[in-house]
Amino acid sequence: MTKTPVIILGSGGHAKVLIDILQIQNIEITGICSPDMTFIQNVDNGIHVLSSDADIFEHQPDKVLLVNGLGSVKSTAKREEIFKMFKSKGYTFATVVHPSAIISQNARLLEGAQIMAGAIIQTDSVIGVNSIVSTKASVDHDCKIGNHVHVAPGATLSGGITVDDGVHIGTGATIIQGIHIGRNSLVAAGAVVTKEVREFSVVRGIPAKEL
Ligand SMILES: CC(=O)SCCNC(=O)CCNC(=O)[C@H](O)C(C)(C)COP(=O)(O)OP(=O)(O)OC[C@H]1O[C@@H](n2cnc3c(N)ncnc32)[C@H](O)[C@@H]1OP(=O)(O)O
Repeated sequence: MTKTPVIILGSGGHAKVLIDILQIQNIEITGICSPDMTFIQNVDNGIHVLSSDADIFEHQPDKVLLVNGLGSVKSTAKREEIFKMFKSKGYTFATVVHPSAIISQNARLLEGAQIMAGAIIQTDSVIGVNSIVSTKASVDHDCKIGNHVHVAPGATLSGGITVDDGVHIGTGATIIQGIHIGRNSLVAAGAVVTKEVREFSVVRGIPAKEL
């Protein structure tokens, strides 16, 4: 984990969880960007609040790292948009890993990946840029998780799964081995996926069926 100071984008529940991880690891938080002032009550005391993107641009891209604090419950599009905007301005996103996560030495976490408490990433798996593997979720061996993906709390991915960009895998969903999940699709909470998921589709239920 980096010792470079970070700025957190967003101040809702996901940002709070990230603050917790960063503080455990004594990472300096330069500020939290909360354009919507109504969210400020969610922010821990003592963290400097930046109220607009302009405040972030006062910090040189080589002096800070950004942490994407936007969560997602369905679409990951907003997280992707904010990531791409700041990348276009030359900023780099920190990869954040809770100390209780188990990450194989042969797994790869790409820029801005966020691995929450109790998550497990098995050998030869890749977690793409700006993707979240949330609390107690597991990604077994040889999985390829694309960019801007959210694997929500407790989801279980068996071995050899390919998840394309922009997918949301809902809380507690289970995916059997070798499945391909097409880009920008949504797997509903609790679904059990036994067949390929088409891009831009929504699947739910046991076994999961497309809506
Ligand atoms: C740390 C965190 O909190 S991260 C957040 C993680 N959260 C998630 O992963 C949530 C993922 N989202 C879901 O599973 C949602 O329920 C969705 C996206 C599948 C559906 O949401 P919406 O479009 O708002 O649907 P809505 O709640 O109106 O329900 C529509 C119908 O689908 C059913 N339904 C909703 N969710 C599910 C589900 N997961 N599985 C099966 N059926 C479902 C509802 O019962 C309802 O059925 P009805 O029409 O017969 O009454």
